Amino acid sequence: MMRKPRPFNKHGPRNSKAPRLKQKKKRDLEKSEITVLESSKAELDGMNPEEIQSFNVLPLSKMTLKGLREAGFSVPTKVQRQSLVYSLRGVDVVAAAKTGSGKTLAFIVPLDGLGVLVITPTRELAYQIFEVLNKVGKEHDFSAGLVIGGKDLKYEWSRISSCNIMICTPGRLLQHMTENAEFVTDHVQELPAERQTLLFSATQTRDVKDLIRAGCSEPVFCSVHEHSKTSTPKGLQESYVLCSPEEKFTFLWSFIRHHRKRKILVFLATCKQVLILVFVATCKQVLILVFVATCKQVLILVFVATCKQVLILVFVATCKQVLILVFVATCKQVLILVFVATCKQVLILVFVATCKQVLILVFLATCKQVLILVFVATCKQVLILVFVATCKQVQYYYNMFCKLHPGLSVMGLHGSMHQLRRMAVYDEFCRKKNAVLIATDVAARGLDIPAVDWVVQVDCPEDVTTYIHRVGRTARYSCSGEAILLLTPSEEPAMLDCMKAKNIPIEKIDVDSSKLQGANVKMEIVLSKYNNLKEEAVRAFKSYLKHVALMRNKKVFSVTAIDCDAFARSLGLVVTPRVRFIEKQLKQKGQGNTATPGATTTQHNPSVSLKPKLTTLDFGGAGDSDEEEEDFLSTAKDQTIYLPPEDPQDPEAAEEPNVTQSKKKKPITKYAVVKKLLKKNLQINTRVVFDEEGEEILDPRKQQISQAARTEGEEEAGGINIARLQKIMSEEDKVDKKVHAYKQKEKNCLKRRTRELAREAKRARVAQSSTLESLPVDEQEQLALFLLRNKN
Ligand SMILES: Nc1ncnc2c1ncn2[C@@H]1O[C@H](COP(=O)(O)OP(=O)(O)OP(=O)(O)O)[C@@H](O)[C@H]1O
Repeated sequence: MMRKPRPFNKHGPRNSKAPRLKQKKKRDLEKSEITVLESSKAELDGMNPEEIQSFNVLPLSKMTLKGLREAGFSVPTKVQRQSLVYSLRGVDVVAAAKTGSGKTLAFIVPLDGLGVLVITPTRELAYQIFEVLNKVGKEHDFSAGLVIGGKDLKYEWSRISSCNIMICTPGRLLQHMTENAEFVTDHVQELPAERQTLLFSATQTRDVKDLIRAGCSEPVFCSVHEHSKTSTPKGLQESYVLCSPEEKFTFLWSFIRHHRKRKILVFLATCKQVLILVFVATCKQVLILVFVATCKQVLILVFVATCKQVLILVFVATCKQVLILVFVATCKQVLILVFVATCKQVLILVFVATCKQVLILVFLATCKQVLILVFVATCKQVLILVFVATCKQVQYYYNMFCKLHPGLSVMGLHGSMHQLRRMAVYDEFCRKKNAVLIATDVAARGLDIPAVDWVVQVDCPEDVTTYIHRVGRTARYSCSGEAILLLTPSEEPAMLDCMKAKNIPIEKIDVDSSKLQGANVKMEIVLSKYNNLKEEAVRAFKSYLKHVALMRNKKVFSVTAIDCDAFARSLGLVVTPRVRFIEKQLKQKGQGNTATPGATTTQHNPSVSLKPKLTTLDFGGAGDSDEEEEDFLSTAKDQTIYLPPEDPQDPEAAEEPNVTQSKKKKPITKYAVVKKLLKKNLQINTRVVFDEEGEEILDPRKQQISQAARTEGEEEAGGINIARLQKIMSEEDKVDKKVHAYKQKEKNCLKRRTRELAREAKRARVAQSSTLESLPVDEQEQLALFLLRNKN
């Protein structure tokens, strides 16, 4: 929550007249400014958006203009120009513009603070908008609130109603609307008749349903890049690689290893007449230059070389008198320079080299008299954003990479993380210059991390819209960037068709498989050491299969096209975890087939190994529960799993034994027994003890939870309240002490009773024996003492 604090002095709120007068003066000034702005809004009618070259020409308040200036925004972008001329007039606007084109500012600038509700799809995006609002609107007196899940709900309760601007995610807003009695919801549940709605997206449709949902009335459409040839930003280079699921981890590992920061400089110079050479070379792939120059008097060389991939320069120059060399080289991937120069008198060298990945320089110079060297070499660091399909994959990939040490700092971001951790990871990644962030689609929409160089989509996006948002995390505003998509052979044709239809310029690239570095052995070693990581691997495996099975577009996604065994191995698992929902599907399919006489009852796909195997392990406890699997199937009512049509002609299919019809008796598992009992609705008896008055005697051991803890459990968790937790802890402590005392008492009682019994038994034995001599000496002594004591 952002609230401007009320002015205080040491006696409480300030009450002197001076500040009030100052405030009145400020309000009067504001009123007069609003009147001027209202009248100048009419000028917007005849304004040509393309002619707006500065925010200053727009009817904006001095405070907004100051905020924009200080945040470094002076010239509005296309979407800002086109939408502001309408939104500042109070008209509803529906705008579509490519990712990174400045839509956030386009809807923040017109916010007047009377009562604004900003709804965004993800928490990170809400947080980012809140930050931009704080920056641009810092001169204003509005109060703004960030209302997102994962924060303390009760803390927000009383404060939320006093906010002028509320930036929220839909879930949290709904939670306040239903649970918060102090939240005045009239204007949210029933939107005021006089309102303005702005709808901004990178993938806007003119779908009437969308507009109705957003509550737009007669909106103005600003489709900024409607006539653009592509749907993705200009500076973005897009490519895809054909890669089966089992090769994905290896690809990602090799990709990250390849982008480690490597700068190798070997430099050696000693110091003792005219050739002028100006050399300009540009090359897209590989530029190899071997340069040998000898000169007696003056040798001047100006050398400019740019290359996209590999630039190798071997340079040998000898000169007797003056050797001047200006060298500028930029290369995206590998720059290797071997430089040998000898000169008797003056050697001046200005050397500037920038390289994104690997820069190797071996430099040897000898000069007898003057040697001046200006040397600047930078090897650009990279920020890589990796998208995978599920939270569990993020978790596993992140932890595994941390153990494998790829040479780059790795981070993970997904929706199941605690909100504070999510924000910390996001902030840290924004600050880093050389890192990898593995994320789910929570990072796909709206996030503005300006320096992202690569977007790697390890798992195919759900649809083209998601693809556009994901790749839009790079090449933002005026920057350039690259995006790579991994497509499995079964996903490739249909996905490419969808992309073509949406004007996505994507090129296929081949990967030299000999250069891929596998990490399987290392992974297996790590998994054998860390059991929890193995469980994570199983969860990642299952969650990916579930994800693929749940995808709507069955032309693109096919779970049966996945080689489960190979995929499990690629994650470092020695045995393939059992995936019950696929088996179930195959079983159902098999049973269905039996009804059709003559039909082939087997389901076989050569690349599929979904049948239960002897080597298959059931990680039920460690992985997702069966219930979860059933839930997932039942909730996905419209999302049935696609099984390829059977081919009765397939000879292999005919030979394959039908697993589902196998007569082998299933082993009875504990799970099956419990399931059976639950079906019968059997209840286990409970023992209740009553005292003489008929009151139930409660067993203190079963009352081990304090009242405070009980009510806490019943309350909805809305973040962590340290004070409340401390109170609960102290009460719990008291209960624990009581229970301990009770147990101790019982223990002592038992000991005493055992001793008494032993003594009685001894006495009985003495009575039976005729003489005391028949007893051992120590027992004789004890008995004598006992008799003496009783006698007294
Ligand atoms: N007028 C401007 N001048 C300079 N930079 C700007 C301007 N407007 C926006 N930017 C910068 O452009 C970048 C992208 O802006 P923004 O996040 O608003 O894009 P977007 O269109 O909302 O992207 P997405 O569709 O991904 O959400 C930001 O870093 C922002 O600071």
